[in-house]
Amino acid sequence: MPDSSEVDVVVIGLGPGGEYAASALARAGLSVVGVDQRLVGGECPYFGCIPSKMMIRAADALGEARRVPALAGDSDVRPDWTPVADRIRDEATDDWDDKVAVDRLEQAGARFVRGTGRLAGPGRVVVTTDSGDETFTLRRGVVLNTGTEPAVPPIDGLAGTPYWTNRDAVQVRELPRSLAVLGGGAIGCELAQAFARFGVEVKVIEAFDRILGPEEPEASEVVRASMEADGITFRTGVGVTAVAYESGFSVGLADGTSVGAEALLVAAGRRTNLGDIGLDTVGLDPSARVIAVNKRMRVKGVDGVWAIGDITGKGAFTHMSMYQAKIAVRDLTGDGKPKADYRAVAHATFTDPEVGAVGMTEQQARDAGLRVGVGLAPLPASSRGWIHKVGNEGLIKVVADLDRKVLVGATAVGPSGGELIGMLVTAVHAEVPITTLRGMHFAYPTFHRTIETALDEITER
Ligand SMILES: Cc1cc2nc3c(=O)[nH]c(=O)nc-3n(C[C@H](O)[C@H](O)[C@H](O)COP(=O)(O)OP(=O)(O)OC[C@H]3O[C@@H](n4cnc5c(N)ncnc54)[C@H](O)[C@@H]3O)c2cc1C
Ligand SMILES: NC(=O)c1ccc[n+]([C@@H]2O[C@H](COP(=O)([O-])OP(=O)(O)OC[C@H]3O[C@@H](n4cnc5c(N)ncnc54)[C@H](O)[C@@H]3O)[C@@H](O)[C@H]2O)c1
Repeated sequence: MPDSSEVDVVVIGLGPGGEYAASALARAGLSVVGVDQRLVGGECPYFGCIPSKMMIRAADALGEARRVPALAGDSDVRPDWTPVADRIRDEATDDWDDKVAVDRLEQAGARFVRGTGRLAGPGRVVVTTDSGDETFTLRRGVVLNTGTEPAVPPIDGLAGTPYWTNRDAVQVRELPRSLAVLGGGAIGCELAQAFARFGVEVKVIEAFDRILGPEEPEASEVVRASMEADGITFRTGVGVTAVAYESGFSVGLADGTSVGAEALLVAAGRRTNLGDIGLDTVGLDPSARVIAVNKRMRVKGVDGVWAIGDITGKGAFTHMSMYQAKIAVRDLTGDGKPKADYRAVAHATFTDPEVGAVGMTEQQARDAGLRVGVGLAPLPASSRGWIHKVGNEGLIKVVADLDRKVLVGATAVGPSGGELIGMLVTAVHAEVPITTLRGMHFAYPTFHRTIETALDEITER
């Protein structure tokens, strides 16, 4: 075997963006090596978005069935986790086997190496595999897409206990009677509600004073109320001091109380995989939590290195990883245009009600020094909300820059909130004047008609 192979590009880490980039670059005729130490496709298809949304789809069906008595007679709901566990195994993850993804990558013309990649100085990558190290010299460069691991806080007694992270939660076959969830962010809330709707007694512990901290406070409030209606209890604004495990978990809180449960899910944020990928060999800080990139996804301060996905700190979402991957591919094969634009980043949190959001929150707009206007409209007060009745919780909130007379952010909470946000993403992205938005037609009786009410309510604050 030669001392090193020369290739155009190595992609280290094949999350959603890395997988896309490796395939697209190979299809464009470049010689490409894609490297992953685990599964091709990364967190999203095997442990993240897809299995969690299959759980949520099933849980939502139960939630909706329980609403039948308020609208249409009787319903007798007897949850069974088996179809969910089977679906995740058979349809989503092939029992956590990535053969299909590896084949797809190779058919695109890339070479796949299962191993741990690291930078080894400018223009060089070393991959450690089961059969030894392989070195690549790069004609064009390297794309980093190493993503994240679940962050496990250094809580006294936690290490060594059989706690779950998201990676365990999506593989569960037998549900516990009770579950404590450490962290009321997107992962904690989505999974908490899914398990609760299957009959698990769920208790969420959140250090911040409200759940879904990055969302608008109004969104946190509506989602919390709905989750409480599912029987979930919350301890917010209180730190965790210790965890003990015997036949079950006991989570000690800073106010002297404790929470007991059969199982414990740690959903306390993510840690980026940057510490051991040789950043120092190209003059970058290996202790950095995120990697700084320019608008073409080139890593700042170094030639021939691109970075995409969660490690860039621009939003830990699959669609961000894919968006950035397309830019990196354009830069490696063309002129890199259009460049990255983060004014209208959108996301959806798949609780019931769903939270769709785009751009700035009210607080972020204020922090940016804008003259802020806010319009708020509750969904239940709309015709569609009133007709919908049970399960109609939600609201539309729009955040305006009153000087430029455009929206800079918006939140839609409600049935299909992640879909409702769509037209507001266009409004923020394209900077559509508020007068133009107010002059649109809004079909009656739809949920999106509440956007018109929110626009009419915009006042300075
Ligand atoms: C439970 C859960 C639910 C989620 N739901 C959603 C959702 O609904 N919508 C959404 O948009 N996002 C969601 N996310 C976030 C989403 O999964 C991530 O943003 C997405 O996977 C993009 O990550 P990434 O491209 O940065 O890489 P990742 O998906 O994290 O993949 C990184 C890959 O790099 C590999 N790797 C790391 N280091 C090395 C190395 N040195 N050498 C070789 N390989 C390496 C890893 O094995 C991994 O395969 C969810 C996440 C979780 C955990
Ligand atoms: N639908 C989606 O798009 C979706 C779904 C899930 C995850 N994600 C992505 O994954 C990322 C990670 O999600 P996450 O929920 O793990 O992280 P997060 O950072 O959003 O939430 C973690 C929460 O845990 C709390 N926390 C941290 N340490 C704690 C402690 N010791 N005790 C109690 N609470 C503690 C934090 O205050 C925070 O609210 C999200 O930011 C999001 O970008 C997206």
